Amino acid sequence: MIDIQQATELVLASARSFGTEKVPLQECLGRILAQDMAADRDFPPFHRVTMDGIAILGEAYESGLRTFPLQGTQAAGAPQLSLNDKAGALEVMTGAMLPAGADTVIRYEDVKIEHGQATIVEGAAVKTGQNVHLQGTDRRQSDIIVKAGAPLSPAELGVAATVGLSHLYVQRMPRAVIVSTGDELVPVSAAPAPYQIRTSNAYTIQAALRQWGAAAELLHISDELEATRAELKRCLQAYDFILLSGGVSKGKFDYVPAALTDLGVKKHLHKVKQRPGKPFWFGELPGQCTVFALPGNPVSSFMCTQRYVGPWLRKCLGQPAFPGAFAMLDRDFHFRPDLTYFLQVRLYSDAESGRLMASPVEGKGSGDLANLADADAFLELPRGQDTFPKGGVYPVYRYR
Ligand SMILES: Nc1nc2c(c(=O)[nH]1)N[C@H]1C(S)=C(S)[C@@H](COP(=O)(O)OP(=O)(O)OC[C@H]3O[C@@H](n4cnc5c(N)ncnc54)[C@H](O)[C@@H]3O)O[C@H]1N2
Ligand code: MOO
Ligand SMILES: [Mg+2]
Repeated sequence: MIDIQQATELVLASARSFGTEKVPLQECLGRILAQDMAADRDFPPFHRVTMDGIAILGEAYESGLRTFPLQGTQAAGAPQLSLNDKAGALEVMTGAMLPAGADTVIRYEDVKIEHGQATIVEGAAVKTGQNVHLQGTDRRQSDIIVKAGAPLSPAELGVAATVGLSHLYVQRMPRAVIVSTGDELVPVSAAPAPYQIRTSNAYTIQAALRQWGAAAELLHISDELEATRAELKRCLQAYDFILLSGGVSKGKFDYVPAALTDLGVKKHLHKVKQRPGKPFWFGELPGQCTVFALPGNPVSSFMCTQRYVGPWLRKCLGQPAFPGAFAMLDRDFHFRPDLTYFLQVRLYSDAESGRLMASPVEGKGSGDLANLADADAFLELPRGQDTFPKGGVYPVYRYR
């Protein structure tokens, strides 16, 4: 049996790019940019007035002038006016072009306007150049503002809009199918017989993928070798990756590894020194399809999704597989077996230190899916020790 470091290496080694696609701006949130975004003009594109008021020539004020005849109004969205009289002023609005011949803006609060003249009020401080956002001072035309590889947040989408990009090239998401297995499972809308349960893993895993921006279809396969083989054969052709849940352990009807092997899927690993999720199986049909066969217990399949599928997907998209999130245990914890333990925790930030703290919410084992709703994350406690003292800092995988 291999440890989680070896398992991680094997999983990440099969990460590959799925190309790029052009997507409307409004659908790009959370996607990974696959092009550079350059400034099509200077930022700002003209000397921009930043206060409603009057525009003058600073020199006139410096020479002692305090009253300026008003010669017109420069609105935002109107072509540039000129201040022809060096001793005059134009009214100007925030967002307007600074009139040619003016260099200084005085806010309405600092002037009194009467009979077509603006007089600067006693005590108002005026500095030449004030209240003007000079052309090109933020960025210059053709500067790269956002580089390829950036995850798209609201900030980058605003930049795309301002440089006129209505569509963006982003990394294509791999096509995924989530396959649940097991004759005990019935659809969500069904009333289960006493010996049945409703399928839940498919929805948990689908939602986790959605949090990472990937859509997935759902499929159910019964516990029969022939059916498992036939359905998986089709999936291997139709999807970039398959997430199976269940059927990977030692049961008489756990057909998943055998069916995958029959179909030529190369096994990279089966069983990892971890709890939960020990029977995790991973392989690929090289260059064609990656297969995560996750243990059926709900906490196991969800934990493996967080710890292996998420990092693999991020690496496929050119992102760091592990974003480097850590949390601090807020009490002593003990775990004896020589396995990496993924402890369910509730997270909070300590108001004094600002640290992210983790409070254990253990639950009743890997079948206890209700406990997932009480926790926020898994804390990765390493093998090779059985006491984890309060104050220890460990990697954390959070799903909320
Ligand atoms: N003899 C042994 N038995 C088991 C071992 C072992 O090492 N030796 N490992 C145990 C561990 S650990 C796990 S985890 C499970 C993994 O089992 P499988 O991957 O074969 O999954 P199933 O047998 O199909 O189901 C296990 C459990 O999970 C429930 N399940 C499955 N799919 C879903 C779903 N879509 N939604 C909700 N619940 C699901 C299923 O009903 C079972 O209760 O094996 C142990 N056994
Ligand atoms: O992987 Mo199993 O999760 O320990 O029940
Ligand atoms: Mg089983």
